[in-house]
Amino acid sequence: MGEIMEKAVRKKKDICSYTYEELAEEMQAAGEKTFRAKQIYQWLHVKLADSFEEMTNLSKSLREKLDEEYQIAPVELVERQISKADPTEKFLFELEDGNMVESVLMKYDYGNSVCISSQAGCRMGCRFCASTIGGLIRNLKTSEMLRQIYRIQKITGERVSNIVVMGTGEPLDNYDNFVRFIRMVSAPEGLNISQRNITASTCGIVPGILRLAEEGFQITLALSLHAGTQEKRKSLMPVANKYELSEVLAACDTYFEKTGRRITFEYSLVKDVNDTDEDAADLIRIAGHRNCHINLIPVNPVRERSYVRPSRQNALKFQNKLEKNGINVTIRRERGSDIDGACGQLRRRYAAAGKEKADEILRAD
Ligand SMILES: C[S@@+](CC[C@H](N)C(=O)[O-])C[C@H]1O[C@@H](n2cnc3c(N)ncnc32)[C@H](O)[C@@H]1O
Ligand code: SF4
Repeated sequence: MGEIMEKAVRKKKDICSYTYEELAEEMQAAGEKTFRAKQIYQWLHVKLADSFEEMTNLSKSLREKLDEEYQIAPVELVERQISKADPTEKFLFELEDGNMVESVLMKYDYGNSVCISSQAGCRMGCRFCASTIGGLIRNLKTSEMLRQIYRIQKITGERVSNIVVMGTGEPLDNYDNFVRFIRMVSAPEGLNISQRNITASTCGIVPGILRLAEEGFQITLALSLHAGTQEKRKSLMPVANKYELSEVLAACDTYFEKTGRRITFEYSLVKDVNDTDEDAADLIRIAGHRNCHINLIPVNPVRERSYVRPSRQNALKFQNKLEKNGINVTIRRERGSDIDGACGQLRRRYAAAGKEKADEILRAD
């Protein structure tokens, strides 16, 4: 094979997924001075460079060498929707292979929070979730998780202080890349986001929760509970066929014991499915004696599914029942209702219709 062909075929290394120590080793192996690794890491993870060209304190020849060897994972903006209802923005990004992922920026009094995706698609099959309709396409690389935040900071000029891993995908089904992401985004030489300001949500993969409990993190774990009995949970979430509710709750208890971090239970309220008095009683049995917080999320309608949210009045009634039993509970405030749709919907539209058609649909909306 000729040299030109070889270059074209050779896959470039994913430089944004390297920790600072790994990058330092790479640079040392390439015969570069140690401080170069520091400079490059800063460009990538603090100054949020999108190209080596921008790294103006490196020599032109080093920049060219880096460009030949490495790639800064492409996370290209395809669509930005700005809510008129509240300070929320939704972003659709295209990855190197044409896959699309969604991220959301929510501005609060206490700071800016970004919700990121951890996979392209999801294989968990929860009945009310748009993210799983096309199945799992692939895991996101650590760089692709990080760069959703970096791109949003750069596009909006806003500093991000909080992260929720609650977009498309199951983070514990992409364990290694997810854990690396947590380490890197909270590292002092990177964005340095406090782990206490990071929440990761899981559908309840027991071995993943137990492993995460041993990582020494201070992140909040949110469990997508959605039902107070094993039977009902199974009807909403196929993952419950694999892990019994009692096992999942025991794993959450272990997470709390090891980390001291109170668990959040997420409960998507679906009219006539899990919002009855009996459902509230089941939930009280689980949460009444635990140090936890319950987040009630009136279900977002998904085009392909027929689930309906309860009326505001019924949601409040459900909340009151829990509160009367001393449970710490909130109804999640809806953000970006005019742009949002259910999580994964925007990406679905593009996947189903192709870019041009999706543009039409969005305009028509
Ligand atoms: C999209 S998931 C991603 C994180 C993880 N895979 C999980 O299930 O927890 C984040 C949260 O959104 C919830 N969710 C998914 N589809 C929803 C919908 N249509 N309406 C309300 N919440 C939904 C999930 O149940 C979960 O609690
Ligand atoms: S709710 Fe979470 S685990 Fe379930 S299908 Fe959606 S993204 Fe996957």
